[in-house]
Amino acid sequence: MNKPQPLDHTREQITSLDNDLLALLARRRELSLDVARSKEVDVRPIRDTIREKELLSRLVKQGREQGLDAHYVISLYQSIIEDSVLNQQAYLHGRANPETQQQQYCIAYLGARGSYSYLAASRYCDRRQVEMQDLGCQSFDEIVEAVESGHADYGFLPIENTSSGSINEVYDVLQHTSLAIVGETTIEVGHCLLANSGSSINDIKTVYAHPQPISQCSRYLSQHSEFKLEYCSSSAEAMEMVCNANDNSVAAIGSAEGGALYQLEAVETGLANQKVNQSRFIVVARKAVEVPSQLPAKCTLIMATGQKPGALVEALLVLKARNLNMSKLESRPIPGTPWEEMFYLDIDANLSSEPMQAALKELERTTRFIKVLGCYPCETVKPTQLSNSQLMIEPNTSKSTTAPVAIDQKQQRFSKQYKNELTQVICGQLTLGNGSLGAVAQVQLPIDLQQFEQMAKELKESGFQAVVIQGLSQQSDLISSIEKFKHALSQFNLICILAIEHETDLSMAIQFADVVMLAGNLMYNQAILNQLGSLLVPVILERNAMASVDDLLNAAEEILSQGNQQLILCESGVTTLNNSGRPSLDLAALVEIKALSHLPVIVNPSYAIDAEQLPTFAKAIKQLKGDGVMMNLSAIEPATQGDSSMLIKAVLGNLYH
Ligand SMILES: C=C(O[C@@H]1C=C(C(=O)O)C=C[C@H]1O)C(=O)O
Repeated sequence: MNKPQPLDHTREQITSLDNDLLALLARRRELSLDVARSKEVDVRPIRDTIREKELLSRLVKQGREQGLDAHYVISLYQSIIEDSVLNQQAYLHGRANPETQQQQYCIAYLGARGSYSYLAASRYCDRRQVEMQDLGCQSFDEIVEAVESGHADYGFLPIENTSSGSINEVYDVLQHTSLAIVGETTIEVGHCLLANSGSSINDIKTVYAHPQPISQCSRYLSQHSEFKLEYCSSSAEAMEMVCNANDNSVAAIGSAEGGALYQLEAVETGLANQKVNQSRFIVVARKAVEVPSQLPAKCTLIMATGQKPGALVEALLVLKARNLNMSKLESRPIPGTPWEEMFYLDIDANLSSEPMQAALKELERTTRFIKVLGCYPCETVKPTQLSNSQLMIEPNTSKSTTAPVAIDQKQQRFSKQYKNELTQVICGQLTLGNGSLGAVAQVQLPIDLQQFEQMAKELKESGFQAVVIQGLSQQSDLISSIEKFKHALSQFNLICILAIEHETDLSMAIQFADVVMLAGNLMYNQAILNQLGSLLVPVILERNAMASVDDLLNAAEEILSQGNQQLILCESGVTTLNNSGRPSLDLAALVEIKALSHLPVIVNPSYAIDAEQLPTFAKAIKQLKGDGVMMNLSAIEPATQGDSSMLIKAVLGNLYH
């Protein structure tokens, strides 16, 4: 083998190449701003996905000729294009709002230099080539107050995180402020354990952190029960504590970038439960902004509907009628009015567009309160993908290629066009659909008979009509146990539903259940769908956490086409960017399915929603025309410390009344 050239020499060459690459990237950025200038004159949309596809497929081809694989080239260019699109957006937005074109922005944010809010704010200013004057605050109220009083130009408020979900306090602050939302920005939140230089992970005894990072890193922290947790008002405060401690046994959770400002080093990285851990911030200012029509825009509004059944669904149908997409729906209690809530909606539309104006007028007539919090450029750049043929990748022929059932509404048995009246599934005391609501409890095996009997009694008294038994593979001596459980349920007139979570559960469920439930993880299993389609007992089909509404309806079609018309759909939450470990409850899907299909839909909020929020959601489910709820008792037990009866009463009370 030839002796390679000295390491230093090779590294020098790499360094020089990297310099060239950076200079080229900067040059590309400048050209992209030239493109934005011509788009401003021609009034063309910023995003041109056809151009992006052409560019990507050409680069993939050229890259391949030079030994670079397609995925590498695509992921590099997706980042480059994202940067280019966001820069163009920032440029045009600035041009449309000349009063925002300043040399310097004073920004109020949570914590101090180094906090995630600080990093988000600096990113925002960098993109606009504006100098940042930072005003660290102790609370969200203080941020809002700083902007309202004119001490700051903009306030940065974290609104949601992919691991820990929505930040309720921020929604509550928005209910009362006169400020407008003028922008959004999303940053990668890479949690690290930051310690003084010279510390190692084995030295750490005390960890300082803000409650949000603690909840986003719960899995890592549970593996380190030896750490004593100290709560701080911001990540920056946590870092400052460590920096001032002059002690090797203390650490803070924060970003490596932020830690560097305090001379802290990352002794451990990648602490977050979710691989992709991002936080979205909203930017608030005293004066609302205009979004040029070439930019993708988002409107955030808050509204309170009347207390009558179906009020929320009526409001959402106003959006549907105008083809307006709602990308987020949140509800928060209205202080002083128990069990009434304010809804927060993000709508993918420009406030000045005709459909949005018309929808607002109509909503003003039908709601008790409605206010636009702001219209701002949407900063999520969905990466352009290439199809297999564009990638020139041979399709994997060994994979089953069952084509999805084409959605031709009239031919689809699930659709309202196919069957005019709403389906009602009746099984003993349980009636679901066409105006009848039901409540189903989930019980997890293994469990002993006595405990099960006691639980069955309580469930009946609380108002449930059916029980799903889950974890069949967990119970020893299954056949005799199931017979006894079923007998116990029948004593209290409760319907026995058996959940199929593994293929091996199928025969047991078919043999013993009054109703069979197919867990979402098996929703794509054609063979099982076929078998359930030939049963004479009702079937509950749970949506897979990664499935679209079309996928769920296709699976439903598979069952119906085999003959079984006693089908109930179940929404238990989906995996989204906005959430982690926990799924997000997709109430928009409930509205969509109810609009498309005659089948009953029940909703299981227990995995996605905090226990104390369940009564509110029961009300929302009813308002959105859901046909019932399913509740996982073991998911709510810890939060209610064993006394879940009050909570169950509130949930079922809101469902039935
Ligand atoms: C630069 C342009 O604007 C956007 C950014 C692109 C890029 O960075 O290559 C490509 C297409 C557009 O979505 C353009 O239209 O050419």
